[in-house]
Amino acid sequence: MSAETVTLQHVGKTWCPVGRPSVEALRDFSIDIEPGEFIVLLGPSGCGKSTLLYMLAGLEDISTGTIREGGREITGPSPDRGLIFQEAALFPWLTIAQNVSFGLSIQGLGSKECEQRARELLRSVGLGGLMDKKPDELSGGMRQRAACARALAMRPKLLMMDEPFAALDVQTRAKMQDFLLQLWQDSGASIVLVTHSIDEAIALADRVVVFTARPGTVKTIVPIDIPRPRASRDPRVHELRDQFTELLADEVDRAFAEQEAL
Ligand SMILES: Nc1ncnc2c1ncn2[C@@H]1O[C@H](COP(=O)(O)OP(=O)(O)OP(=O)(O)O)[C@@H](O)[C@H]1O
Repeated sequence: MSAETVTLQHVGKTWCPVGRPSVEALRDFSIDIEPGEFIVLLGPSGCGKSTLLYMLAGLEDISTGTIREGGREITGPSPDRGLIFQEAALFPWLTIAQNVSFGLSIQGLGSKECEQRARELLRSVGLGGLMDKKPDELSGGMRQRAACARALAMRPKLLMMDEPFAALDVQTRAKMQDFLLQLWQDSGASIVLVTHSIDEAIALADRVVVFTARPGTVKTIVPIDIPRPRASRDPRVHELRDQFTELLADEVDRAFAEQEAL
């Protein structure tokens, strides 16, 4: 299944929690995500990055604007769109093979086919020898790989990842980034990944979308056309690091000032 263009036009979101003041999280957010593109969302805390992912996933209504995938409006969740969180959301009482095959069985695949596809995927993420372990028997990095396998089992056209490696140590994080790039290249899916790490954004992205402070909108979009793997000592990487640090500094100050005023 090949990825399709996802078009966000003038998207806005205001949260209206019962009994509490409403919060405008996003305003007038527009971007085209091209098929097979790797987009990274970078911005200060609270600027609406996770909110945007939930709406792309079809898990939350948008307040204004439209989101379309291949021309069709997104109005709810779909197996074409997978979401991975910071902590791998696996069922603790199932083995990782059962976790991966669970989603497939809901889609109506026979149990033999589910099991076979789950095992193939787990082998492809380097967990071939651990299929019958429960999630709490695995390390954080292994759990995240299992979560990737579970999301990929559905063959999504768009994979969304909300700070997927934030809880991992630096070395495991670097390995997971390499692993993700390989999976992305093999799958042909588009990826939208949220991170607070400038280095992670530079290592992974085709384009980095820098958000303003809340209400979040596109401050700027920076294409990165350095071939991967991108060495941290590459002068172009240094330049980008300085550019992103500068772009974010004002927005982080604004976000802090606003939070203090609350
Ligand atoms: N379910 C909700 N109900 C009410 N307000 C919400 C809800 N979810 C998020 N918000 C508010 O929307 C704003 C944006 O939140 P969001 O989590 O999308 O930001 P973020 O950029 O992902 O933040 P962080 O980088 O800290 O994870 C925040 O002010 C937050 O308090």
